Parts: sequence; structure tokens; C-alpha cells
Amino acid sequence: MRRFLVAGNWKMNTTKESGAELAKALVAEVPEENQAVEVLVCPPFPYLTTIGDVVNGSGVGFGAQNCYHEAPGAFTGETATEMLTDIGCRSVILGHSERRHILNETDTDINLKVKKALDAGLQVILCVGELQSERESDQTEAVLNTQMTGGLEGVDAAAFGQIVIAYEPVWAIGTGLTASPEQAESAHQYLRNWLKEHYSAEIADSTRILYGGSVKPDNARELLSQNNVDGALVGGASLKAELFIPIIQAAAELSAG
Ligand SMILES: O=C[C@H](O)COP(=O)(O)O
Repeated sequence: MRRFLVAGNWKMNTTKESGAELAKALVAEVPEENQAVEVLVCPPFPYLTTIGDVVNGSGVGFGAQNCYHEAPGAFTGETATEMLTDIGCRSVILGHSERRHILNETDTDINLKVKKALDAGLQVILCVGELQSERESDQTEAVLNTQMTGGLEGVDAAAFGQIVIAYEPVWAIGTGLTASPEQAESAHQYLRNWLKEHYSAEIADSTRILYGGSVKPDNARELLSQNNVDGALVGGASLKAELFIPIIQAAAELSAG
């Protein structure tokens, strides 16, 4: 059985103080021995160590929102995976639609980062998802295929213990529009079949596929109830403990059956 993962992507939000308060509120609610649900927060780079200190030893992990594919050196403004592991960071979000569509990251860029992060021992949350125009022109599966193929090019089957896929339809991110449970399940099914075809049935069965896009307490349970939805990558609602905690609780209740 796949363990739910509920991850909060704080994006370019919070201050040092408000982020620490948010993390403290989560630590207070998430049991230390949290077997049912893996909980992760991904703060902005400048606050990673602060938040890492707050969640240290708790049931909440912390991850980064990006990394660079080169070893430490002359790369102004970038962050090496070696720096992330140095501060105890265990995960990294890669290929987020804001990086693809605002920062113009290509599948080739993302693939280099995926391989470097895997080599560093980080858990990679690889985001894929279609634009509204692509959905309307029936290109959703073609886009997912391109992003999966590009992002995972040259990635060995042995690395899959470290890989999580996040399906995030771009039209549902920060818009209040959510994919219906059926739309989410259909895309997740496609992604799981993709993993089966390109890797193996075992990898398809064990790899977690998260849904992201306007997940809120009032829609979390229904989305997480879908057979192929193994957690959530939460943006806006992860910035308020009173919204994020019920999403974690919904996952915990579902995993308890
Ligand atoms: O990484 C998170 C996603 O972009 C979803 O953001 P959202 O929950 O604000 O729609």
C-alpha cells in the first residue's frame, strides 16, 4: 500500500517569523511517529534552515522548491543539492509549472536537475501537468507523456524509491478551479500506466502520484479517495495551519480506512 504524502509548497511566501510559526503549528499537530501520512513543507530558500530547525525530530519533513544541476562552484544565485543535504533537507520539488511557464525551464533543464537530485539522495517530486488550452485541445495525455519522458530521461529504475510524481493541471493552480475527482483520477491512471509501460508494474504500483491544484479542506477527502491519488501538493492552503492540517487529517483518516 502506498503511503499518503501531503506536501506544502510555500512558493515565494511567508516571512522568517510567519514561516516558523506555521511550522510550529504543524509540528504540534503531526505525531512524531507519523506512519499514516508523510508530511512535508517546502519553504523558500532563505528560510530552509530556520524551518528545518523547527521541524527537526518531528513528523514533518522539509524540502526545497528547486535546485541546480551542477556541483558547488561559480553559479551565481543557484543552490546546489550538496547544500540542501548539508542542512538536512530531504526533498526537492522539480518541474513545477511556475518554473516551466514563468522561469522557462525546459524538460531538459528539469531532467538534469532530477538526475543530480537523485544522485544526491534527495526525494524528487517531479511535477507535470497541462495548460487549459492543452486540455481543451485534448492534448493532456500527450503533454504528460512529453513531460514524463523528458523529465525522467536516463533515470534508472533503481531510483524510483526516491521519486514522487505530482500531477498539477496548470489551470487549477491558484485559480480556485480544481480538477474533478474523475479528471484527476483519469490523469493519475494515465501516469501510472506510463510508469508501467516505461519501467515496470512494480514501479507503477509503488510510485506515489500526488494531485496539486487548489486542494482545500473541503475537496481534499474526495480527491484523496481516488484509487490513484496518493497525496496532495498544496500551495495556497499550505500557508495556513488551519487549512493545511485538515488536509493532512483527511489523508490520515482515509489511510486508517
Ligand atoms: O505546488 C502547488 C501547486 O502549485 C498548487 O497550488 P494551489 O494549491 O495554490 O493551487
